[in-house]
Amino acid sequence: KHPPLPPGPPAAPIIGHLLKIPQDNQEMVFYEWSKQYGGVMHLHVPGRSMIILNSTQAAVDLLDKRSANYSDRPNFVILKMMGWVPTLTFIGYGKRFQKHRRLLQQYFSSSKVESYRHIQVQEARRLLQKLLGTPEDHNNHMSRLSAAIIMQIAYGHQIVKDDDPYIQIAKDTGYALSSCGPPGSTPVDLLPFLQYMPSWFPGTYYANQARKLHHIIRRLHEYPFDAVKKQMAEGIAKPSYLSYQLEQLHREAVDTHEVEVDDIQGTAGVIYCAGADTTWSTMSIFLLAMVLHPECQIKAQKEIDAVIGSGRLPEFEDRPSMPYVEACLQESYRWHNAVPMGVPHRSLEDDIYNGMFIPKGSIMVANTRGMSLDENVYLEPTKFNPTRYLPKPLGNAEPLPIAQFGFGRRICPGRHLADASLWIAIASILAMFNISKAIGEDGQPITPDVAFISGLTSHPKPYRCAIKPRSKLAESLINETNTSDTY
Ligand code: HEM
Repeated sequence: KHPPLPPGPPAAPIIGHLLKIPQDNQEMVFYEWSKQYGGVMHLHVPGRSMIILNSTQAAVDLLDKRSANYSDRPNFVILKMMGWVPTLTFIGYGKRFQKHRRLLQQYFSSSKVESYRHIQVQEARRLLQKLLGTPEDHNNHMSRLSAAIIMQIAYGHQIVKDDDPYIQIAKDTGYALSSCGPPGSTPVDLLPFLQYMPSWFPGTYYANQARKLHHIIRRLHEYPFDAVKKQMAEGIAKPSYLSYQLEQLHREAVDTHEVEVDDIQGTAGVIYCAGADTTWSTMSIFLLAMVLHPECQIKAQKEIDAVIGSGRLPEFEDRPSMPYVEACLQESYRWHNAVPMGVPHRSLEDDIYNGMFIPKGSIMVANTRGMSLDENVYLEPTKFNPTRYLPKPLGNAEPLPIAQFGFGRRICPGRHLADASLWIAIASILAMFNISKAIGEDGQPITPDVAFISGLTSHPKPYRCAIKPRSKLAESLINETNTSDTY
Protein backbone atom coordinates (compact mmCIF):
# COMPACT_ATOMS: atom_id res chain seq x y z
CA LYS A 1 0.00 0.00 0.00
CA HIS A 2 2.44 2.65 -1.17
CA PRO A 3 2.83 4.82 -4.29
CA PRO A 4 4.61 3.32 -7.33
CA LEU A 5 8.37 3.01 -7.50
CA PRO A 6 10.17 5.54 -9.72
CA PRO A 7 10.12 4.56 -13.41
CA GLY A 8 12.90 2.54 -15.00
CA PRO A 9 13.69 0.30 -17.97
CA PRO A 10 11.82 -3.03 -18.21
CA ALA A 11 13.22 -5.61 -15.80
CA ALA A 12 13.64 -9.39 -16.16
CA PRO A 13 11.84 -11.64 -13.65
CA ILE A 14 13.84 -12.41 -10.46
CA ILE A 15 17.19 -10.93 -11.57
CA GLY A 16 15.62 -7.56 -12.44
CA HIS A 17 18.13 -5.25 -14.11
CA LEU A 18 21.18 -7.25 -13.09
CA LEU A 19 22.23 -8.06 -16.66
CA LYS A 20 21.18 -4.66 -17.97
CA ILE A 21 23.45 -2.64 -15.69
CA PRO A 22 26.67 -2.19 -17.69
CA GLN A 23 30.08 -2.48 -16.06
CA ASP A 24 31.65 0.21 -18.23
CA ASN A 25 30.49 3.75 -18.71
CA GLN A 26 27.55 3.30 -16.30
CA GLU A 27 27.21 7.03 -15.79
CA MET A 28 26.53 7.62 -19.49
CA VAL A 29 24.12 4.70 -19.78
CA PHE A 30 22.18 5.96 -16.75
CA TYR A 31 22.17 9.43 -18.30
CA GLU A 32 20.79 8.07 -21.58
CA TRP A 33 18.09 6.12 -19.71
CA SER A 34 17.14 9.25 -17.78
CA LYS A 35 16.08 10.90 -21.06
CA GLN A 36 13.28 8.35 -21.22
CA TYR A 37 12.59 7.63 -17.54
CA GLY A 38 13.34 10.99 -15.90
CA GLY A 39 15.60 12.42 -13.22
CA VAL A 40 14.69 9.78 -10.60
CA MET A 41 14.94 6.18 -11.86
CA HIS A 42 14.50 2.85 -10.18
CA LEU A 43 16.54 -0.27 -10.95
CA HIS A 44 16.07 -3.59 -9.29
CA VAL A 45 18.83 -6.11 -8.61
CA PRO A 46 18.32 -9.21 -6.43
CA GLY A 47 17.79 -8.14 -2.85
CA ARG A 48 17.88 -4.40 -3.39
CA SER A 49 16.61 -1.31 -5.12
CA MET A 50 18.86 1.22 -6.78
CA ILE A 51 17.64 4.78 -7.21
CA ILE A 52 19.54 6.71 -9.85
CA LEU A 53 19.38 10.47 -9.48
CA ASN A 54 20.15 12.28 -12.71
CA SER A 55 18.54 15.53 -11.59
CA THR A 56 20.40 17.94 -9.29
CA GLN A 57 17.09 19.13 -7.86
CA ALA A 58 16.10 15.60 -6.82
CA ALA A 59 19.56 14.99 -5.32
CA VAL A 60 19.26 18.22 -3.31
CA ASP A 61 15.69 17.40 -2.22
CA LEU A 62 16.61 13.91 -1.05
CA LEU A 63 20.30 13.74 -0.18
CA ASP A 64 20.62 17.30 1.17
CA LYS A 65 17.22 18.18 2.59
CA ARG A 66 16.42 14.71 3.93
CA SER A 67 20.00 13.80 4.70
CA ALA A 68 19.15 12.12 8.03
CA ASN A 69 17.57 9.36 5.95
CA TYR A 70 20.08 9.24 3.10
CA SER A 71 23.56 9.34 4.63
CA ASP A 72 24.27 5.65 5.08
CA ARG A 73 26.57 3.79 2.67
CA PRO A 74 26.02 0.44 0.97
CA ASN A 75 28.32 -2.44 1.78
CA PHE A 76 31.20 -1.88 -0.64
CA VAL A 77 32.35 -5.47 -0.98
CA ILE A 78 35.08 -4.83 -3.54
CA LEU A 79 36.45 -1.75 -1.79
CA LYS A 80 36.56 -3.56 1.55
CA MET A 81 38.34 -6.48 -0.10
CA MET A 82 40.91 -3.97 -1.34
CA GLY A 83 41.69 -2.94 2.24
CA TRP A 84 39.75 0.32 2.58
CA VAL A 85 39.02 -0.06 6.27
CA PRO A 86 38.29 2.02 8.29
CA THR A 87 37.90 4.72 5.66
CA LEU A 88 35.26 7.44 6.10
CA THR A 89 34.14 7.28 2.47
CA PHE A 90 32.99 3.71 2.95
CA ILE A 91 31.84 3.70 6.60
CA GLY A 92 28.08 3.40 7.24
CA TYR A 93 26.11 6.13 9.02
CA GLY A 94 26.62 5.95 12.78
CA LYS A 95 28.98 6.84 15.64
CA ARG A 96 32.19 6.05 13.80
CA PHE A 97 31.06 8.06 10.78
CA GLN A 98 30.38 11.06 13.04
CA LYS A 99 33.73 10.70 14.75
CA HIS A 100 35.66 10.61 11.46
CA ARG A 101 33.72 13.52 9.98
CA ARG A 102 34.39 15.58 13.10
CA LEU A 103 38.12 14.84 12.96
CA LEU A 104 38.30 15.89 9.31
CA GLN A 105 35.91 18.85 9.40
CA GLN A 106 37.95 20.57 12.13
CA TYR A 107 40.96 20.42 9.86
CA PHE A 108 39.36 21.29 6.50
CA SER A 109 36.68 23.89 7.29
CA SER A 110 36.56 26.86 4.90
CA SER A 111 38.27 29.12 7.44
CA LYS A 112 40.90 26.56 8.44
CA VAL A 113 41.97 25.88 4.83
CA GLU A 114 42.95 29.54 4.48
CA SER A 115 45.89 28.72 6.72
CA TYR A 116 47.19 26.28 4.07
CA ARG A 117 47.29 28.90 1.32
CA HIS A 118 51.06 29.38 1.58
CA ILE A 119 51.51 25.66 0.79
CA GLN A 120 49.16 25.89 -2.21
CA VAL A 121 50.87 29.02 -3.57
CA GLN A 122 54.30 27.45 -3.16
CA GLU A 123 53.25 24.24 -4.91
CA ALA A 124 51.56 26.16 -7.74
CA ARG A 125 54.86 28.03 -8.31
CA ARG A 126 56.74 24.73 -8.33
CA LEU A 127 54.27 23.42 -10.88
CA LEU A 128 55.11 26.37 -13.15
CA GLN A 129 58.83 25.64 -12.88
CA LYS A 130 58.25 21.98 -13.63
CA LEU A 131 56.06 22.79 -16.64
CA LEU A 132 58.72 25.18 -17.93
CA GLY A 133 61.45 22.55 -17.58
CA THR A 134 59.69 19.45 -18.93
CA PRO A 135 56.29 20.43 -20.37
CA GLU A 136 55.81 16.99 -21.95
CA ASP A 137 55.61 15.57 -18.40
CA HIS A 138 52.55 17.70 -17.55
CA ASN A 139 50.57 14.76 -16.22
CA ASN A 140 53.26 13.86 -13.68
CA HIS A 141 53.66 17.48 -12.66
CA MET A 142 49.95 17.86 -11.99
CA SER A 143 49.90 14.64 -10.01
CA ARG A 144 52.85 15.92 -8.03
CA LEU A 145 51.11 19.22 -7.24
CA SER A 146 48.04 17.47 -5.85
CA ALA A 147 50.02 14.94 -3.86
CA ALA A 148 52.48 17.53 -2.53
CA ILE A 149 49.75 19.77 -1.08
CA ILE A 150 47.99 16.85 0.57
CA MET A 151 51.25 15.31 1.86
CA GLN A 152 52.28 18.48 3.64
CA ILE A 153 48.92 18.97 5.27
CA ALA A 154 48.25 15.35 6.17
CA TYR A 155 51.77 14.17 7.06
CA GLY A 156 54.03 17.24 7.17
CA HIS A 157 56.00 15.66 4.35
CA GLN A 158 57.55 17.89 1.70
CA ILE A 159 58.11 16.27 -1.66
CA VAL A 160 61.59 17.17 -2.85
CA LYS A 161 62.37 14.51 -5.45
CA ASP A 162 60.44 13.16 -8.40
CA ASP A 163 61.03 9.61 -7.17
CA ASP A 164 59.56 10.39 -3.75
CA PRO A 165 57.77 7.25 -2.48
CA TYR A 166 54.68 9.32 -1.63
CA ILE A 167 54.24 10.23 -5.30
CA GLN A 168 54.42 6.57 -6.24
CA ILE A 169 51.86 5.74 -3.55
CA ALA A 170 49.53 8.47 -4.87
CA LYS A 171 49.88 7.14 -8.43
CA ASP A 172 49.34 3.55 -7.38
CA THR A 173 46.25 4.59 -5.42
CA GLY A 174 44.90 6.45 -8.45
CA TYR A 175 45.42 3.33 -10.52
CA ALA A 176 43.71 1.16 -7.88
CA LEU A 177 40.72 3.52 -7.59
CA SER A 178 40.16 3.62 -11.31
CA SER A 179 40.53 -0.16 -11.71
CA CYS A 180 37.99 -1.30 -9.14
CA GLY A 181 34.84 -0.97 -11.24
CA PRO A 182 31.78 1.16 -10.60
CA PRO A 183 31.51 1.84 -6.85
CA GLY A 184 29.07 -0.48 -5.11
CA SER A 185 27.68 -1.97 -8.30
CA THR A 186 30.16 -4.50 -9.67
CA PRO A 187 28.74 -8.04 -9.95
CA VAL A 188 30.51 -8.87 -6.65
CA ASP A 189 28.86 -5.92 -4.88
CA LEU A 190 25.48 -6.91 -6.25
CA LEU A 191 25.95 -10.65 -5.53
CA PRO A 192 28.42 -10.77 -2.60
CA PHE A 193 28.71 -14.59 -2.65
CA LEU A 194 30.86 -14.14 -5.78
CA GLN A 195 33.74 -13.00 -3.57
CA TYR A 196 34.12 -16.59 -2.36
CA MET A 197 34.14 -18.12 -5.86
CA PRO A 198 37.36 -19.17 -7.64
CA SER A 199 38.98 -16.68 -9.99
CA TRP A 200 37.77 -18.43 -13.16
CA PHE A 201 34.11 -18.14 -12.06
CA PRO A 202 32.10 -15.67 -14.20
CA GLY A 203 31.55 -12.29 -12.52
CA THR A 204 34.61 -12.50 -10.25
CA TYR A 205 36.87 -10.16 -12.24
CA TYR A 206 36.74 -7.30 -9.73
CA ALA A 207 37.23 -9.62 -6.75
CA ASN A 208 40.48 -10.76 -8.37
CA GLN A 209 41.45 -7.15 -9.04
CA ALA A 210 40.75 -6.28 -5.39
CA ARG A 211 43.03 -9.07 -4.15
CA LYS A 212 45.76 -7.94 -6.55
CA LEU A 213 45.50 -4.29 -5.48
CA HIS A 214 45.22 -4.91 -1.74
CA HIS A 215 48.93 -4.27 -1.08
CA ILE A 216 48.64 -0.78 -2.61
CA ILE A 217 45.88 0.26 -0.22
CA ARG A 218 47.65 -1.18 2.83
CA ARG A 219 50.84 0.66 1.86
CA LEU A 220 48.84 3.89 1.50
CA HIS A 221 47.71 3.55 5.11
CA GLU A 222 50.85 2.16 6.67
CA TYR A 223 53.84 3.84 5.05
CA PRO A 224 53.09 7.49 5.94
CA PHE A 225 51.68 6.56 9.32
CA ASP A 226 54.83 4.66 10.32
CA ALA A 227 57.05 7.43 8.96
CA VAL A 228 55.33 10.16 11.02
CA LYS A 229 55.31 8.03 14.17
CA LYS A 230 59.04 7.47 13.78
CA GLN A 231 59.63 11.20 13.23
CA MET A 232 57.59 12.01 16.32
CA ALA A 233 59.62 9.58 18.38
CA GLU A 234 62.80 11.29 17.11
CA GLY A 235 61.32 14.75 17.75
CA ILE A 236 61.62 15.82 14.08
CA ALA A 237 57.98 15.56 12.95
CA LYS A 238 56.63 18.65 11.17
CA PRO A 239 53.15 19.94 12.13
CA SER A 240 50.50 17.95 10.26
CA TYR A 241 47.05 16.41 10.60
CA LEU A 242 48.59 13.11 11.66
CA SER A 243 51.04 14.47 14.23
CA TYR A 244 48.33 16.76 15.65
CA GLN A 245 45.85 13.90 16.06
CA LEU A 246 48.44 11.54 17.53
CA GLU A 247 49.47 14.17 20.04
CA GLN A 248 45.82 14.78 20.95
CA LEU A 249 45.35 11.06 21.39
CA HIS A 250 48.35 10.86 23.66
CA ARG A 251 47.13 13.87 25.69
CA GLU A 252 43.57 12.67 26.03
CA ALA A 253 44.27 8.99 26.42
CA VAL A 254 43.73 9.10 30.15
CA ASP A 255 40.33 10.84 29.89
CA THR A 256 38.71 9.23 26.90
CA HIS A 257 39.26 6.40 24.45
CA GLU A 258 36.81 7.83 21.99
CA VAL A 259 39.35 8.26 19.21
CA GLU A 260 41.56 5.26 18.57
CA VAL A 261 44.76 4.81 16.62
CA ASP A 262 43.05 3.19 13.66
CA ASP A 263 40.58 6.13 13.46
CA ILE A 264 43.58 8.41 13.03
CA GLN A 265 45.28 6.10 10.56
CA GLY A 266 42.03 5.75 8.59
CA THR A 267 41.29 9.49 8.46
CA ALA A 268 44.87 10.34 7.47
CA GLY A 269 44.70 7.68 4.75
CA VAL A 270 41.41 9.00 3.42
CA ILE A 271 42.81 12.52 3.07
CA TYR A 272 45.55 11.11 0.90
CA CYS A 273 43.42 8.84 -1.25
CA ALA A 274 40.31 11.01 -1.56
CA GLY A 275 42.24 14.23 -2.02
CA ALA A 276 45.24 13.68 -4.28
CA ASP A 277 43.70 11.66 -7.08
CA THR A 278 40.54 13.76 -7.49
CA THR A 279 42.42 17.06 -7.53
CA TRP A 280 44.89 15.70 -10.07
CA SER A 281 42.12 14.44 -12.33
CA THR A 282 40.30 17.80 -12.27
CA MET A 283 43.58 19.57 -13.16
CA SER A 284 44.03 17.22 -16.07
CA ILE A 285 40.44 17.83 -17.24
CA PHE A 286 41.09 21.59 -17.13
CA LEU A 287 44.29 21.31 -19.18
CA LEU A 288 42.58 19.11 -21.77
CA ALA A 289 39.81 21.71 -22.10
CA MET A 290 42.41 24.42 -22.65
CA VAL A 291 44.08 22.41 -25.44
CA LEU A 292 40.75 22.02 -27.18
CA HIS A 293 39.41 25.53 -26.53
CA PRO A 294 42.05 28.19 -27.18
CA GLU A 295 39.31 30.84 -27.33
CA CYS A 296 38.55 30.27 -23.62
CA GLN A 297 42.21 30.44 -22.78
CA ILE A 298 42.65 33.77 -24.53
CA LYS A 299 39.64 35.23 -22.74
CA ALA A 300 40.95 34.06 -19.34
CA GLN A 301 44.42 35.44 -20.07
CA LYS A 302 42.99 38.83 -21.04
CA GLU A 303 41.15 38.95 -17.73
CA ILE A 304 44.25 37.98 -15.77
CA ASP A 305 46.38 40.58 -17.57
CA ALA A 306 43.80 43.27 -16.84
CA VAL A 307 43.80 42.42 -13.12
CA ILE A 308 47.46 41.69 -12.36
CA GLY A 309 49.41 43.02 -15.36
CA SER A 310 52.39 40.97 -16.46
CA GLY A 311 54.87 41.61 -13.65
CA ARG A 312 53.61 39.19 -11.00
CA LEU A 313 51.89 35.87 -10.44
CA PRO A 314 48.26 35.50 -9.30
CA GLU A 315 47.49 35.47 -5.58
CA PHE A 316 44.35 34.23 -3.80
CA GLU A 317 43.31 37.84 -3.20
CA ASP A 318 42.83 38.21 -6.98
CA ARG A 319 40.16 35.52 -7.15
CA PRO A 320 37.06 37.72 -6.74
CA SER A 321 38.30 40.01 -9.54
CA MET A 322 38.51 37.18 -12.09
CA PRO A 323 35.00 35.91 -12.81
CA TYR A 324 35.97 34.29 -16.11
CA VAL A 325 38.89 32.32 -14.59
CA GLU A 326 36.41 31.25 -11.90
CA ALA A 327 34.01 30.16 -14.63
CA CYS A 328 36.81 28.09 -16.26
CA LEU A 329 37.31 26.22 -12.99
CA GLN A 330 33.57 25.68 -12.53
CA GLU A 331 33.25 24.46 -16.11
CA SER A 332 36.14 22.03 -15.55
CA TYR A 333 34.12 20.55 -12.65
CA ARG A 334 31.08 20.19 -14.89
CA TRP A 335 32.41 19.34 -18.36
CA HIS A 336 33.85 16.05 -17.13
CA ASN A 337 33.85 14.70 -13.61
CA ALA A 338 36.64 13.34 -11.44
CA VAL A 339 34.04 11.24 -9.57
CA PRO A 340 31.44 10.67 -12.30
CA MET A 341 28.82 8.83 -10.22
CA GLY A 342 29.71 10.25 -6.80
CA VAL A 343 29.87 7.72 -4.00
CA PRO A 344 26.55 5.89 -3.50
CA HIS A 345 24.47 6.63 -0.38
CA ARG A 346 21.92 4.25 1.17
CA SER A 347 18.51 5.06 2.60
CA LEU A 348 17.61 4.08 6.16
CA GLU A 349 13.79 4.28 6.02
CA ASP A 350 10.99 4.06 3.45
CA ASP A 351 10.30 7.43 1.86
CA ILE A 352 7.99 9.08 -0.67
CA TYR A 353 9.25 11.66 -3.14
CA ASN A 354 7.03 13.43 -5.68
CA GLY A 355 4.54 10.57 -5.51
CA MET A 356 7.23 7.87 -5.92
CA PHE A 357 8.11 5.25 -3.32
CA ILE A 358 11.75 4.89 -2.27
CA PRO A 359 12.16 1.69 -0.26
CA LYS A 360 14.29 1.49 2.87
CA GLY A 361 17.81 0.20 2.07
CA SER A 362 17.85 1.65 -1.48
CA ILE A 363 21.24 2.38 -2.99
CA MET A 364 21.12 6.06 -3.95
CA VAL A 365 23.38 6.89 -6.89
CA ALA A 366 23.85 10.63 -7.48
CA ASN A 367 24.91 10.49 -11.11
CA THR A 368 27.14 13.57 -11.31
CA ARG A 369 27.70 12.99 -15.02
CA GLY A 370 23.96 12.89 -15.70
CA MET A 371 23.43 16.09 -13.71
CA SER A 372 26.27 17.83 -15.59
CA LEU A 373 24.67 16.95 -18.92
CA ASP A 374 21.10 17.83 -17.94
CA GLU A 375 19.72 19.74 -20.92
CA ASN A 376 17.02 21.28 -18.75
CA VAL A 377 19.77 23.12 -16.89
CA TYR A 378 22.69 23.50 -19.31
CA LEU A 379 22.53 24.69 -22.90
CA GLU A 380 24.66 22.45 -25.17
CA PRO A 381 25.91 20.58 -22.13
CA THR A 382 28.73 18.66 -23.84
CA LYS A 383 30.37 21.93 -24.86
CA PHE A 384 33.11 23.45 -22.65
CA ASN A 385 31.74 26.95 -22.30
CA PRO A 386 32.66 28.93 -19.15
CA THR A 387 30.63 31.91 -20.34
CA ARG A 388 27.45 29.99 -19.55
CA TYR A 389 27.79 30.96 -15.85
CA LEU A 390 28.27 34.70 -16.36
CA PRO A 391 25.25 36.89 -15.67
CA LYS A 392 23.11 38.00 -18.60
CA PRO A 393 23.74 39.68 -21.04
CA LEU A 394 27.45 38.64 -20.82
CA GLY A 395 26.54 34.98 -20.40
CA ASN A 396 23.59 32.71 -19.89
CA ALA A 397 23.36 32.84 -16.04
CA GLU A 398 23.32 29.04 -15.78
CA PRO A 399 23.73 27.65 -12.26
CA LEU A 400 27.19 26.67 -11.02
CA PRO A 401 27.63 22.91 -10.78
CA ILE A 402 27.38 21.43 -7.28
CA ALA A 403 27.24 17.66 -7.76
CA GLN A 404 31.01 17.24 -8.13
CA PHE A 405 31.48 17.28 -4.35
CA GLY A 406 28.44 15.19 -3.44
CA PHE A 407 25.54 15.90 -1.12
CA GLY A 408 24.15 16.21 2.40
CA ARG A 409 25.99 14.88 5.43
CA ARG A 410 28.31 13.02 3.08
CA ILE A 411 29.41 16.07 1.10
CA CYS A 412 33.15 16.04 0.44
CA PRO A 413 34.89 17.45 3.54
CA GLY A 414 37.94 18.36 1.42
CA ARG A 415 36.06 20.53 -1.07
CA HIS A 416 37.35 23.89 0.22
CA LEU A 417 40.92 22.66 0.07
CA ALA A 418 40.54 21.10 -3.38
CA ASP A 419 38.82 24.17 -4.80
CA ALA A 420 41.56 26.51 -3.56
CA SER A 421 44.40 24.22 -4.78
CA LEU A 422 42.78 24.04 -8.20
CA TRP A 423 42.10 27.77 -8.47
CA ILE A 424 45.65 28.88 -7.70
CA ALA A 425 47.13 26.23 -10.02
CA ILE A 426 44.78 27.09 -12.89
CA ALA A 427 45.18 30.86 -12.54
CA SER A 428 48.99 30.50 -12.38
CA ILE A 429 49.14 28.30 -15.50
CA LEU A 430 46.87 30.63 -17.47
CA ALA A 431 48.89 33.67 -16.40
CA MET A 432 52.22 32.21 -17.53
CA PHE A 433 51.66 29.69 -20.32
CA ASN A 434 49.99 29.17 -23.67
CA ILE A 435 48.57 25.70 -23.98
CA SER A 436 47.99 24.26 -27.44
CA LYS A 437 47.91 21.08 -29.48
CA ALA A 438 51.19 19.20 -29.75
CA ILE A 439 52.65 18.92 -33.24
CA GLY A 440 53.01 15.35 -34.50
CA GLU A 441 55.91 13.85 -36.47
CA ASP A 442 53.99 14.67 -39.69
CA GLY A 443 53.99 18.37 -38.77
CA GLN A 444 50.24 18.36 -38.10
CA PRO A 445 48.59 19.40 -34.80
CA ILE A 446 47.36 16.43 -32.73
CA THR A 447 43.81 16.77 -31.41
CA PRO A 448 43.65 14.79 -28.17
CA ASP A 449 40.78 12.37 -27.64
CA VAL A 450 38.35 13.24 -24.89
CA ALA A 451 38.58 9.76 -23.40
CA PHE A 452 38.61 8.62 -19.78
CA ILE A 453 39.75 5.74 -17.58
CA SER A 454 36.91 5.30 -15.10
CA GLY A 455 36.26 3.49 -11.84
CA LEU A 456 35.34 5.24 -8.61
CA THR A 457 37.41 8.11 -9.95
CA SER A 458 37.88 9.01 -13.57
CA HIS A 459 40.99 10.33 -15.35
CA PRO A 460 41.52 11.62 -18.86
CA LYS A 461 43.53 9.08 -20.83
CA PRO A 462 47.10 10.42 -21.24
CA TYR A 463 47.25 13.08 -23.95
CA ARG A 464 49.93 15.21 -25.54
CA CYS A 465 49.92 19.00 -25.65
CA ALA A 466 52.30 21.92 -26.04
CA ILE A 467 52.90 24.20 -23.04
CA LYS A 468 54.99 27.29 -23.77
CA PRO A 469 55.67 30.44 -21.70
CA ARG A 470 53.56 33.36 -22.89
CA SER A 471 56.58 35.68 -23.08
CA LYS A 472 60.23 36.10 -22.12
CA LEU A 473 59.00 38.08 -19.13
CA ALA A 474 56.79 35.16 -18.04
CA GLU A 475 59.75 32.82 -18.39
CA SER A 476 62.00 34.94 -16.20
CA LEU A 477 59.21 35.48 -13.67
CA ILE A 478 58.85 31.71 -13.30
CA ASN A 479 62.61 31.20 -13.08
CA GLU A 480 63.06 33.96 -10.54
CA THR A 481 60.29 32.75 -8.24
CA ASN A 482 61.75 31.40 -5.06
CA THR A 483 60.29 28.00 -4.34
CA SER A 484 63.27 26.91 -2.22
CA ASP A 485 63.24 23.75 -4.30
CA THR A 486 66.17 21.46 -3.76
CA TYR A 487 66.03 19.77 -7.16
C1 HEM B 1 38.46 18.07 -6.97
C2 HEM B 1 38.69 17.33 -5.91
C3 HEM B 1 37.65 16.48 -5.22
C4 HEM B 1 36.48 15.97 -5.70
C5 HEM B 1 35.89 16.12 -7.09
C6 HEM B 1 35.86 15.22 -4.61
C7 HEM B 1 34.65 14.58 -4.71
C8 HEM B 1 34.07 13.86 -3.67
C9 HEM B 1 32.78 13.20 -3.77
C10 HEM B 1 31.88 13.20 -4.98
C11 HEM B 1 32.56 12.59 -2.59
C12 HEM B 1 31.33 11.76 -2.21
C13 HEM B 1 30.30 12.65 -1.54
C14 HEM B 1 28.99 11.94 -1.27
O1 HEM B 1 28.99 10.80 -0.85
O2 HEM B 1 27.91 12.55 -1.49
C15 HEM B 1 33.70 12.86 -1.75
C16 HEM B 1 33.83 12.38 -0.48
C17 HEM B 1 34.96 12.58 0.28
N1 HEM B 1 36.04 13.40 -0.01
FE1 HEM B 1 36.31 14.44 -1.70
N2 HEM B 1 36.68 15.30 -3.51
C18 HEM B 1 37.78 16.05 -3.83
C19 HEM B 1 38.84 16.39 -2.99
C20 HEM B 1 38.98 15.96 -1.70
C21 HEM B 1 40.05 16.34 -0.81
C22 HEM B 1 41.17 17.33 -1.13
C23 HEM B 1 39.86 15.63 0.36
C24 HEM B 1 40.66 15.66 1.64
C25 HEM B 1 41.23 16.69 2.16
C26 HEM B 1 38.66 14.85 0.21
C27 HEM B 1 38.12 14.01 1.15
C28 HEM B 1 36.92 13.32 1.03
C29 HEM B 1 36.40 12.42 2.04
C30 HEM B 1 37.07 12.06 3.35
C31 HEM B 1 35.17 11.96 1.57
C32 HEM B 1 34.20 10.98 2.26
C33 HEM B 1 33.12 11.74 2.99
C34 HEM B 1 32.07 10.83 3.63
O3 HEM B 1 31.88 9.70 3.20
O4 HEM B 1 31.42 11.28 4.60
N3 HEM B 1 38.15 15.08 -1.05
N4 HEM B 1 34.60 13.67 -2.43
